[in-house]
Amino acid sequence: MELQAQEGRLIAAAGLGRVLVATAVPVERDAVAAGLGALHPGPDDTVLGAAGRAHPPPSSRLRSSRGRPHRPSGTTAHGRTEVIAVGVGPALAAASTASALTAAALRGEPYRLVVSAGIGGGFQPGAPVGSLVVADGIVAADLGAETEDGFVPVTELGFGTVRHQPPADLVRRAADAAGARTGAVLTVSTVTGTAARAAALRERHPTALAEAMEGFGVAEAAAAQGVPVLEIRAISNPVGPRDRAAWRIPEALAALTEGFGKLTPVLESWNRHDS
Ligand SMILES: O=C(O)c1cccc(C(=O)CC[C@H]2O[C@@H](n3cnc4c(=O)[nH]cnc43)[C@H](O)[C@@H]2O)c1
Repeated sequence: MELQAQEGRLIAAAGLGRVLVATAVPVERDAVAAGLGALHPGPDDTVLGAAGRAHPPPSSRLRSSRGRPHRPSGTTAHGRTEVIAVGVGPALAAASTASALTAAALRGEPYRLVVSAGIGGGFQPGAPVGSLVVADGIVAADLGAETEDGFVPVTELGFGTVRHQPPADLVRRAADAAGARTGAVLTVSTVTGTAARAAALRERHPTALAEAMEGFGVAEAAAAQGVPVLEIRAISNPVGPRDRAAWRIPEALAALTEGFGKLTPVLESWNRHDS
């Protein structure tokens, strides 16, 4: 086992390790996998567990009955990239991503990059429906306290962090490859449903282009294991007054597929020591 782990560390150090893409739900996972499949057709395009699970098994089941660490159900593998659905919301996304990273490290096949991906709301006019956004900052936008004077982030209360920074060179290369815009992507536990909240978020985060519900959780799990993180969102709806009928989910999923077809060579060839 130690030899396997050592080999894994050497592979990761050489920039040859694997990439983990974490989506919230199976339809997003499948949209990403379709983009990867176009790139890596053939026998590598494997479903490694029972498809359709919204999240990996709990960490108590990181090992299979034969004692070997296993991949989460529903993981799909294409070349050196694997895609899993980690569940909706930052807490489940963090827990599921942490389990997947730990299981991979125990197998001696650590991931060297984690990507949070899926659909998201776009702040207008910067991120129109159907466009792609690559996060240059992954920000926990509602982690803090409401006070008489407004929202106070948890960092100002003396705790934790509210922002993760993807590697700048990777952000630029990924955005160039996919034709994406770059800006902050906010992670929220409550989908914005009013113009007032959209305006408040914009005021607190002037560079924000998108909001979604998992990026910060995925980033916390990656940071805990020293793995770089990226977030990519395909815009399905404007951030603002709630109008579920106006969500263009199929268009956003198609943009996700097309985007991953173009940017995966960048993800797979990027080496953190290049920057
Ligand atoms: O319609 C609803 O009330 C509703 C409430 C919670 C979640 C949903 C989803 O369909 C979320 C799926 C997934 O999509 C991301 N997403 C998409 N648009 C937004 C948005 O405007 N704000 C935040 N998240 C968004 C999110 O990452 C979810 O995982 C529907």
